[in-house]
Amino acid sequence: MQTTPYSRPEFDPYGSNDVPEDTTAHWKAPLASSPVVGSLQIPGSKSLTNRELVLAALANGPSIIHRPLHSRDSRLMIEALRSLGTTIEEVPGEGAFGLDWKITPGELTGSTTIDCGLAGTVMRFMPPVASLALGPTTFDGDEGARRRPMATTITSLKALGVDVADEGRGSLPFTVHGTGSVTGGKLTIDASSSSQFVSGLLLSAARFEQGLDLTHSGERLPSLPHIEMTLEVLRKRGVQVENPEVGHWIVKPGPISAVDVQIEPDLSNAAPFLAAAVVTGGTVTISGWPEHTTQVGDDLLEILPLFGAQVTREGDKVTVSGSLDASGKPVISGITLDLTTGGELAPAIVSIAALASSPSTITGIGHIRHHETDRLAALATEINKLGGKVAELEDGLHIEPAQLHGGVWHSYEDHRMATSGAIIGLVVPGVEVENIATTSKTLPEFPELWSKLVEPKSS
Ligand SMILES: O=C(O)C1=C[C@@H](OP(=O)(O)O)[C@@H](O)[C@H](O)C1
Ligand SMILES: C=C(OP(=O)(O)O)C(=O)O
Repeated sequence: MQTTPYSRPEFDPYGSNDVPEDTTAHWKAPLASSPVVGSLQIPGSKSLTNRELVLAALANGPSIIHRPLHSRDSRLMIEALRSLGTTIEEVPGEGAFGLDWKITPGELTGSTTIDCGLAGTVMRFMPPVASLALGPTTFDGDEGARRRPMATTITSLKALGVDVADEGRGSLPFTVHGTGSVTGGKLTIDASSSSQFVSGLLLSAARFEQGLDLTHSGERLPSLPHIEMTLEVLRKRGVQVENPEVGHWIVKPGPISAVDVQIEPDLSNAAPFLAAAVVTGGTVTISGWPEHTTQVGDDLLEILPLFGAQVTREGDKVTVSGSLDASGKPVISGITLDLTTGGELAPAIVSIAALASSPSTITGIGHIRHHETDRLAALATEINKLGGKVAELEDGLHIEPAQLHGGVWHSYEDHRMATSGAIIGLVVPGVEVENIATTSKTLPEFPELWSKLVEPKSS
């Protein structure tokens, strides 16, 4: 097989939020002059790509990741693993969205610094890997990353006997003093503020001398499907994992097999495109939708009908059609939804709800205050600035119908805030999204894919 070294392009569209001036200028959200009708493919899943990168680096031989996500978050994960001693090369691929990757595990050396950017998967998955390295690894990230909770990762590693220097902050920056091995064993943690604390430990646990017997003890456990995803990718690589009851996981020590994997499309990133059908009364088809998946984006197929949309499936094609009234106007009903399992979907769901003709209440998402930004505050602020009526609840949002008007929509360095502004801008004239380039976190192609779908004739 031909391989080319993994190289940085001259201008790295995935590398940073510090993008050139013209790409951070406000982006005039395309207004749909008629119902949006189209079909598209979505690039690879962030959550699967970054899990598979970690596991491939910890595996017992080289392997290939087919159709990975090429974005800022996956680039940060690649750089993190490379700096610890993993070789990652680009190889020709069949995906519509770029090259595949060949990962060759190497001895994990520390004495490095890892830039987590704003990627939860990098900041929560990599410290346990760094604990297995021989030498210190310092973790830091964007300003916004320093506000994201890290205390559970830090205290977990300390409880497992790893020396972590965080000066009592419980957040980035901190240094993991790896000694080349982790004993492992029994551990109880509070993962109420992110499922990623659990996934991060489970991903490395087979390499701990005694494996890991992990229990969650806390008021809630969000994003369970993401933990299911972690269990599934571990099992596919021959790791023995048990989940005897909710909130209890056991990973046996042993090798992580080197297997070639293919990444599914990112179903959470499908949300804004499917929302385009719902809010304009159009029809959008996404191909490549997996038959079986642990991705919580699959729940969109049950959630969108609550707004009045129709969902059909034919083979790997999923089609969502919005409803129109007799005069051809989109009809959107408000919804009541507990979104504990799928907080990642909240920004798109709330944007649809803001355009509905009856009230909505979305709960179970208090923890999304700790995502890229405080998403409850950001969504309420931005929708209300456009004339909306959104009230923050302790663990969610209540949205009353309102006539929205145009204005600047702030993104808060949050990819899903940016795409939420685009959804509203489809039917509200004059919405301008600040920093659309922040979509590069998980979907650098967003503006292009969106224009192709919404303005097919002009693009
Ligand atoms: O493990 C993962 O890949 C993720 C888990 C979830 O995090 P939280 O549990 O913090 O919501 C999700 O929201 C995030 O986008 C990705
Ligand atoms: C919460 C998210 O990201 P992260 O992986 O950085 O936590 C997200 O993508 O919605």
